[in-house]
Amino acid sequence: MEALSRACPPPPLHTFQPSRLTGFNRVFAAGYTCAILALLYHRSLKLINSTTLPSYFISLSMLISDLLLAFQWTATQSYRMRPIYRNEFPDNPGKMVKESDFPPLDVFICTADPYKEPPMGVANTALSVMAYDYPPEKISVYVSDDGGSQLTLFAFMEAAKFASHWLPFCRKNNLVERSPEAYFASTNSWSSEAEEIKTMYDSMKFRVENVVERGKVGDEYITGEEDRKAFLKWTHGSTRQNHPTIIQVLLENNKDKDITSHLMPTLIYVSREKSKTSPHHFKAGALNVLLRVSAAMTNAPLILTLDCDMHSNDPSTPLRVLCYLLNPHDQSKIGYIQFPQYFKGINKNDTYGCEYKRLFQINPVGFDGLAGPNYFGTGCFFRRRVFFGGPLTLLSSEIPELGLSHVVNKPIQSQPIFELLHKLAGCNYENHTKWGYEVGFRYGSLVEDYYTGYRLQCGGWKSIFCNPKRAAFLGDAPITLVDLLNQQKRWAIGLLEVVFSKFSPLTYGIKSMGLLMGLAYAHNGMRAFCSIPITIYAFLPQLALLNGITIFPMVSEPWFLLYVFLFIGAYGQDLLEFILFDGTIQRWWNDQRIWMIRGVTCNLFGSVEFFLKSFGISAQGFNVTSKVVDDEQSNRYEQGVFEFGVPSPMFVSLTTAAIINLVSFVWGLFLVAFRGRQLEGMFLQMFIAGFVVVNSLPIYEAMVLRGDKGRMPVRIAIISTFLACGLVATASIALRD
Ligand SMILES: O=c1ccn([C@@H]2O[C@H](COP(=O)(O)OP(=O)(O)O[C@H]3O[C@H](CO)[C@@H](O)[C@H](O)[C@H]3O)[C@@H](O)[C@H]2O)c(=O)[nH]1
Ligand SMILES: [Mn+2]
Repeated sequence: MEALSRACPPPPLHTFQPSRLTGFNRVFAAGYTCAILALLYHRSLKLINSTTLPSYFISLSMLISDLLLAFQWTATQSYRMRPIYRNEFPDNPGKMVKESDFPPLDVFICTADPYKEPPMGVANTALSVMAYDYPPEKISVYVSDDGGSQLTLFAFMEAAKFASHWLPFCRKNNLVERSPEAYFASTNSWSSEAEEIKTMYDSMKFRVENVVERGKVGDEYITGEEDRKAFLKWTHGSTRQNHPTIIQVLLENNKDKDITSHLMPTLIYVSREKSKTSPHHFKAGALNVLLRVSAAMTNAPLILTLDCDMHSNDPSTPLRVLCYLLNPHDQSKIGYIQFPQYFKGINKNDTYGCEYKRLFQINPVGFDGLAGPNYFGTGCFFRRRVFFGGPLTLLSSEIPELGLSHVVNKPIQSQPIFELLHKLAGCNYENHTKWGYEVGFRYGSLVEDYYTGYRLQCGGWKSIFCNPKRAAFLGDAPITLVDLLNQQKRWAIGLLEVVFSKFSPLTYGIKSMGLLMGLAYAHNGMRAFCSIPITIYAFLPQLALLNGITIFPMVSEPWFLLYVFLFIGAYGQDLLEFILFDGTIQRWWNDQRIWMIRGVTCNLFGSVEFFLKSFGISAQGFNVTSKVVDDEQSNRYEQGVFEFGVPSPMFVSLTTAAIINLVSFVWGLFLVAFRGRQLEGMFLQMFIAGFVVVNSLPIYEAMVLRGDKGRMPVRIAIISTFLACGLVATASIALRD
């Protein structure tokens, strides 16, 4: 036996190689650290030597800013210490294990609002995973509808019927695009068979969109008696926040067959019970209901979580996962496999930096060489086991049906299962249990994904970042500025909730996972704090310039070179990484601009809201990002034009900063040209103001040159102008010696 295995080693499943930049990164980090220390020394000297109150205030603000930036920079280094790239061999699991022995897979898809998340899109996501190159009878798709909407259920009834044609069609033609919408958009030369399927798809889409538009499912659309009964579960008093559990089995894998008599995946619609008096914990709550409901119905050892807009873009994805988790019951510590979030429909230069290249592509590669990436909320395959304690400590489940070894042997449509499911999806089930705290997806943060992944890793689980050439999933990114800022504000609040909890990455994180992992999580969690230095840098040097106060060294001083090195070093390394990850210079430019924009908008507002919330003054919920846009907006987006349009308070601080920078830059030029002032001492302040002005060109344009609906609302422009005047006046009093 031994001789045999020596003669024929098992085929490789995966490999990895360290990044070639590692050595450079480490040397550069050492050099840059010295420069930062020198800067802090210089700033402290200034502070100690300041003689007047205004100069003391300025020096202190600059020191605080630079300390925060230095912290963020230091924390980022953890990603650069050991980045690795992985490679999988998806053909090999099938050579080692029979298909019939592949582990079953439960897929969880969350949706929350039929108007912001069109049901047709959700159905496409489900169809794309049902059509995976994986034994269909091993796949079960659970759709969680937090919108509790008949419209979504209707879309899924239609999708279930369409699936019986779509799945064999994909298989027969070996399609790569298995979301029907993506497939029909990607080609226009069809066989007659494809033509037929397209007609079927279009008519389904018409019915679903028509129903959504009318806001109700008309009688003429309800075909079977079963379906009619399902809609009767919506009683008169049902609202989104208050309704009973509705669970509808739309396809059942050992019963339903497609038109070629193949088995089909299971498809189940779940709308958990909601009541105004019990907290529902947003998406984490929804996922925990799916964890329990699926345990009672199929209990697959592998789980894939998907947002409603993230369709599969590669049918071989589960096979890649098997390269790491061929036997999900084994003792390894690998808890989850995270795929990057890639987005469809981002414009050429990614105006709003929605690609999040650093967050979803660059940093995870760095995490991966340590203990693995954090969880991104979607495109992640988990071992069910991770939700029930650390690798060495299995927590017992409160009822046997939720146990990992529980084998489902009753038909899933039977009465006892039905009763159990209603109990498991009920809004009081979690009272006095460990759900959300030690079991399942974790509660307590608006970014349940970051927090859950973090707690799992603190508990000892490792993870893998899997980034194949062809994106495994494609999702929607926000394509208007205000949508992006609102999304990021939610993230900022959610991250701060973790940073200021007793599980803070800086304390608990470092203790449980070591310095580098703790810092990596802290970097991610504390990025809203960049709003402090960014806001200070956006106003203070400019107001000082207007008052003739210099706060940086002169060009001829040696300290000047230090500032130049720090700026070019950080920006240069950032640009290099961005380009190495297939970025373009224009995209990088937009990305650095949005970093500054976020600093004076969502991260600033998010931090303030977080502190208000901590004092119990206000509380924000999970505001779902819209996945629909009107044609005009999307036209402007395609052309790379900034979309303001709505009077968001976040635009006020942004516009005020843009105005102040312009005024101070022009004032500086004026001083040099007409008052004979030396540029030497003002150079760095002029540079910063000029840099912001160049970045703000779209804002000025939106204020004065544009007439379309996406321009800066006049009200915002006026308020900002007044504010800017107020600031200049205050500064001229406060900064006077
Ligand atoms: O009460 C809720 C709120 C949201 N969702 C779902 O959560 C998903 C993400 O919501 P979205 O509005 O798209 O948020 P994004 O900010 O775009 O999502 C990112 O950030 C979220 C955390 O803030 C993570 O949950 C997501 O996975 C991650 O992609 C969607 O499928 C929603 O349907 C629910 O199921 N219930
Ligand atoms: Mn989203």
